[in-house]
Amino acid sequence: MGVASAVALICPLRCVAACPMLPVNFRLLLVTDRSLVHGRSLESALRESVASGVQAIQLRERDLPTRELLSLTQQIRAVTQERAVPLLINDRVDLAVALDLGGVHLRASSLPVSAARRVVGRHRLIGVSAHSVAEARQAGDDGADYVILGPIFETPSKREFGDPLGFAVLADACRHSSVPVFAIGGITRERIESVRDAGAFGVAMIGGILGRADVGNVTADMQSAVRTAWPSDPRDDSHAR
Ligand SMILES: Cc1ncc(COP(=O)(O)OP(=O)(O)O)c(N)n1
Ligand SMILES: Cc1nc(C(=O)O)sc1CCOP(=O)(O)O
Ligand SMILES: [Mg+2]
Repeated sequence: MGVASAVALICPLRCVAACPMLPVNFRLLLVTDRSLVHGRSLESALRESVASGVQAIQLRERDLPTRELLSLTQQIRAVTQERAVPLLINDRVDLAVALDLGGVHLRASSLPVSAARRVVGRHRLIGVSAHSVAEARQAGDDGADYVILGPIFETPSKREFGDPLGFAVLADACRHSSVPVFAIGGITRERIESVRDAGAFGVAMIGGILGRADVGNVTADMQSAVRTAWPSDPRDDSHAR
């Protein structure tokens, strides 16, 4: 069997022989915060979001002890598996492997990309949080698959970090990054086209979906706005590896 055929077995998408990695195949990434979900479980809210077309989920429940996080992740994985929605977990490289998740999202205090890669392998995604052009660029150089840059707009949980980055920094980061850049922080439906215009590959959000009572409807609405802003298949994007 030739190298290209062997690689095709690993990656059924459009990778060439030198690139046996999964491409980033989503543009709308829902990041979780169960404290925002009122009157029901996170699992039920995510079930609704998945049914309404959310493209990927990053589980970010940083206050949970390991056993509780394990159990919650198993529940959420059952939901995402039904629709083959990629599930990533914030920081926990160990749980990404133990539960065979789609990937891990690294914070500033997480393992560096190179160490995380040795653990999760090439068939799981590694995302990195970046808060400047330099960090976004570095993450790609280090071998991350995508970057989440923020906060682009004002958002309550990040006030302590000062002024949001804004469009100019987002555009600069997108120009200099070798990997897809997702905009985070204060993303709303109305802001999606403007971050697309700045060069973002996609958007990541918490409150825009989970802060709403009608999680299903708002997911469908965001999904439609994202598809309008980026009509192309993310796997065809030159950034998508
Ligand atoms: C300047 C700056 N530093 C840190 C953060 C937040 O860190 P991050 O690693 O992104 O972690 P979470 O966003 O998951 O809390 C920031 N926004 N800005
Ligand atoms: C988790 C997170 N990280 C950010 C960063 O800048 O790194 S901003 C953010 C919060 C995003 O929430 P919302 O969509 O409700 O504004
Ligand atoms: Mg962050």
